[in-house]
Amino acid sequence: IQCNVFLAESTIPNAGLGIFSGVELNPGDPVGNGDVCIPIFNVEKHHEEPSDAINDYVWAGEVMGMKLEAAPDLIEANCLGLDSALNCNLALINVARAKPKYDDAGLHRSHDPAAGSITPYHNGTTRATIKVPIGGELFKHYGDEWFKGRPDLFGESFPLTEDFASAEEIINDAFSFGEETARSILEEVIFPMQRIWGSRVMNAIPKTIDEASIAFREGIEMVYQPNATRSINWLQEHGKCVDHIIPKQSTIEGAGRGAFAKRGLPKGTIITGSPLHHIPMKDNFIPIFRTLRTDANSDEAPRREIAGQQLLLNYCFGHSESTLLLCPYGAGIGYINHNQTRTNVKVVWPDDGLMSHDETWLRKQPEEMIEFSGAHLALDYVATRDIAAGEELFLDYGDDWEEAWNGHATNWKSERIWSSSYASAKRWNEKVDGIPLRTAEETSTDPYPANLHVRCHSELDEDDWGSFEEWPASEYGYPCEIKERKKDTKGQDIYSVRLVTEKYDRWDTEFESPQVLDIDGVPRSAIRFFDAPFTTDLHLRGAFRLPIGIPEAIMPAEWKNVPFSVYSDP
Ligand SMILES: C[S@@+](CC[C@H](N)C(=O)[O-])C[C@H]1O[C@@H](n2cnc3c(N)ncnc32)[C@H](O)[C@@H]1O
Repeated sequence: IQCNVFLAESTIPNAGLGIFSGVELNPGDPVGNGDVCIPIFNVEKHHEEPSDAINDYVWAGEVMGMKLEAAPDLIEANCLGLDSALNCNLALINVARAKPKYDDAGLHRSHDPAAGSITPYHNGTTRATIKVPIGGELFKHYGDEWFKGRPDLFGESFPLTEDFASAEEIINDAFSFGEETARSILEEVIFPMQRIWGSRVMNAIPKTIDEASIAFREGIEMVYQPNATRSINWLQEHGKCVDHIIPKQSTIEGAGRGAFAKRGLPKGTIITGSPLHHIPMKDNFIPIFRTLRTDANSDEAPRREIAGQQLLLNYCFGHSESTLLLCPYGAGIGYINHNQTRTNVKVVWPDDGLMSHDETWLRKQPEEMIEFSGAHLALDYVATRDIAAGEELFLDYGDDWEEAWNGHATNWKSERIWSSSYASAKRWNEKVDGIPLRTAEETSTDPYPANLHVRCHSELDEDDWGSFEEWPASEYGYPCEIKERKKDTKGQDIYSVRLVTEKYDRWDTEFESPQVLDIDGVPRSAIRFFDAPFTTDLHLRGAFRLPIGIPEAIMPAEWKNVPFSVYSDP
């Protein structure tokens, strides 16, 4: 079969598994078929915990479009598809972050019991940024901090992003004097310097004339490409195809999206393999807290209440007699729904030696796992019968899940009487597209729904009011109030707004304190509705939360550390 994506041993020594392209890629080409991202709330709290296996695998929520879900609280984005399986080789970054799209999959809180139980952040697609040959390992940028934070592995002389850029500049400068001169500069000056002075930049410079010439002609990345490329034969023999799943709207009414077979999968096919992040004590991770307002004059520390459970729970495996949660990551995995009568996939512990699966962990108590980060366990997803191309894939999440879901769907009530008129910002923006906006004065008697707020886009310094762009600085705009509506010379509505600046991400130092700006002539396209923080379906108090059941047949006795059902209290 033609497989576009493989999971196999990384070309970076001791880096575990990596992702390889089975086809040649050009800049902009997609890799895989898009995956879900899960917002993680109460980020600060998690980092207080002794270990957080997921911490190294998350993006800042604001760069994945989640900033306003719970602003000003910090959010992280756990993109548990292909994105999480990519390694980072700073010399050869060839794919970009897989930013998800926002879509509620047609679920509405007034009539869908699953509202708020699936992630609206989906179809995050990894894309090539440079040419990648067949068999090339794919690398995303983790940021230099990731390397600096591990001095024992990556010392003072480990080259970082800028060092490869500087190295390329040095090579280009040398070659700007002609090939002959470049050769003498390299052989007489740079290579000897490299041997005595192991700085970050020196270590980023190629070590031979041939390599330097490749860096000059094709870019410094290409020096590192051969060592980061495996043959297709090798990948077919030693790797796993992880390109069998296409996500689409589920055939189960109201279940959101589902996973579909990209091609015919004979019984016994390993559809995908997935490393597992472990959360040994789920109650340390899963509750979402809200700080209660306290009397401003009181010395008491602010109290917290549990406001909900992390959505991640629904995408992880758990067991009613264990505090352990296992959260899988890999292409398409997050999309597989439950169906007991149409089950065609089962999970098993891998035994082909490929996955980083440590059998001894099946005999560890959850308490013993606390001190470890990284993924030490893995699952294989196996076809239990012949599956035709285009069929939806289903797991059996277990009897507990089936019972809990049926109970939820029967007893579930729409959250509030008014929820039938609820519209998310996405729906509302579609609805009011092209309709003149009300001014603040008009909304005092004819208000917009309370779950929405208006934001105006601006680059501020560039005077570019055209549209919202997909980057934190301009993707979210700034809160604004519409003061006046006028017509421009072409008869189009334009607005006078009062905009209040705010920090646009957690590292922003420009807008520590808000600035108020009055701006005229703002076009309609620069004004948009956003969901007010804590109002989307993900925050519904009654939203369904339950992990996928670890099948009894593979559940180790050692993991059963609670004598009673931890899920008995919905
Ligand atoms: C791992 S996710 C599966 C992908 C999910 N459907 C999505 O759109 O992202 C598990 C969640 O999907 C929904 N789900 C899965 N199977 C379902 C079913 N048979 N009926 C209703 N909802 C289901 C539930 O919200 C469940 O907690």
